[in-house]
Amino acid sequence: MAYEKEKEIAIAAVQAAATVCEKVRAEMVPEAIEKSDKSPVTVADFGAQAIVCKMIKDAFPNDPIVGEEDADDLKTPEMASRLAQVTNYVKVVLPDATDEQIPGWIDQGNGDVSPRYWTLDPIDGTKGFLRGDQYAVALAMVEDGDIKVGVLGCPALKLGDRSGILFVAIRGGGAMMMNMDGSNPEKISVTSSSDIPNFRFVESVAHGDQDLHARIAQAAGITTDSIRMDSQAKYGAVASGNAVLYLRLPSAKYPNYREKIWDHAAGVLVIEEAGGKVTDMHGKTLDFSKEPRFVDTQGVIVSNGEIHDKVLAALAN
Ligand SMILES: Nc1ncnc2c1ncn2[C@@H]1O[C@H](COP(=O)(O)OS(=O)(=O)O)[C@@H](OP(=O)(O)O)[C@H]1O
Ligand SMILES: [Mg+2]
Ligand SMILES: [Mg+2]
Ligand SMILES: [Mg+2]
Repeated sequence: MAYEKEKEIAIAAVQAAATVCEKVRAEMVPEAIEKSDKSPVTVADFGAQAIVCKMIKDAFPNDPIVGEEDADDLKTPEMASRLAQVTNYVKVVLPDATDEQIPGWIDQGNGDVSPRYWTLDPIDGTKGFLRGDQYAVALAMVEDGDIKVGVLGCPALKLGDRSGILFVAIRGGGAMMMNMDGSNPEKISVTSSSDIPNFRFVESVAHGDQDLHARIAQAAGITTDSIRMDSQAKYGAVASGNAVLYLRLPSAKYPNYREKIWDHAAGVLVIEEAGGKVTDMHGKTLDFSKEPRFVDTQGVIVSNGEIHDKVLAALAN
C-alpha cells in the first residue's frame, strides 16, 4: 500500500512520544511554563517534539516538519535543569540522547509548509494533559495540500473496552483504531444519525463559543448535552461513531484567533477516511497548503457527513 514506510515511522514516533508523556504524567507533577501567548508548555511537550522530529528526520531527512513548539525556552542557562529533565525523559525511548542534541531535535520542527511536509502537535490539549484529562500526540504528513497520513495517539482515551487509543489513517486506505501498542486493530467509521445513543456532539473544555455550539447542535436536532473533551481526541470520538458532531466555533473573546494546522491535520484525515466531513464554519475546506495558521477560514465543523449541511444551514441563519 502507498505510504507504508511513512505510516510505520509515524506510528512508532507517536507511540514513543506518548510513552514519554504518560511517564511524565505518572512520575512528576508536570509544571506549566507560560509561553509568550500565555499558553502552557511542559517538559512532556518538549520531549515529545524532540522524539518525533528525531525519528521523522532519521527516516525522511528531506521532509520539513511544522511543529507547535520551539526550543528557545530551553536554551538559556537558567533553563539547564529543565533541559536535563527533558533529556532524561527522552532517554527512556532514545537512550543515547544528550542535553546538547535535544534543542536541535526540537527545532527540527521549525520547518515551513512545503509541497511535502509533516505537521506535529507533540501534546494537543496541554491543558487537558496538566489537568489529568484528555490529550493527543498528533502527527500528519501532507503532500500538495492533501493530508496523506494521519496518526493520533490518545493515551488517556477510553472507548468501550479500550483504554488508550491510537487512530491511524492513510488517504484512500480507511481509518483504524487500535490499542496504543498497535494491538487489536479495528476499522472505524462514523455513525449514522439514526444511531440515537451516539447522536450527540463534542466540544472543547474551554475554547470555542459554547453558547453558540449549543444553539447550532439543537438546530441540527441534537437534544442532549455535549461531551467536553480536550484535544483531537474529539476527532477520534466522531470518527469511531461515539458522536456525530464536533463544533469549534470562534469565541467573541478571541475574534482574531486562527486555527493551527497541527491542531487539525491528523484528525481531519482520520475523520475523512472514516466517512465523515470537515469544513470551516462557512463550508470551506481547510487549506493545508499555505501557512501554519488557516488564514482564510474560521471555525471548524466536524461531522458524520449526514448532518453537515444542516449544521452549515443553521450557522448561516
Ligand atoms: N482562542 C482559541 N480558540 C481556539 N483554539 C485555541 C485558542 N487558543 C489556543 N487554542 C488551541 O486550542 C488547542 C487545544 O484545543 P482543545 O480543544 O483541547 O481545547 S480545550 O483545552 O479542550 O479547551 C491548543 O492546542 P495545544 O496548545 O496543543 O494544547 C491551541 O492550539
Ligand atoms: Mg500549546
Ligand atoms: Mg494543539
Ligand atoms: Mg500542543
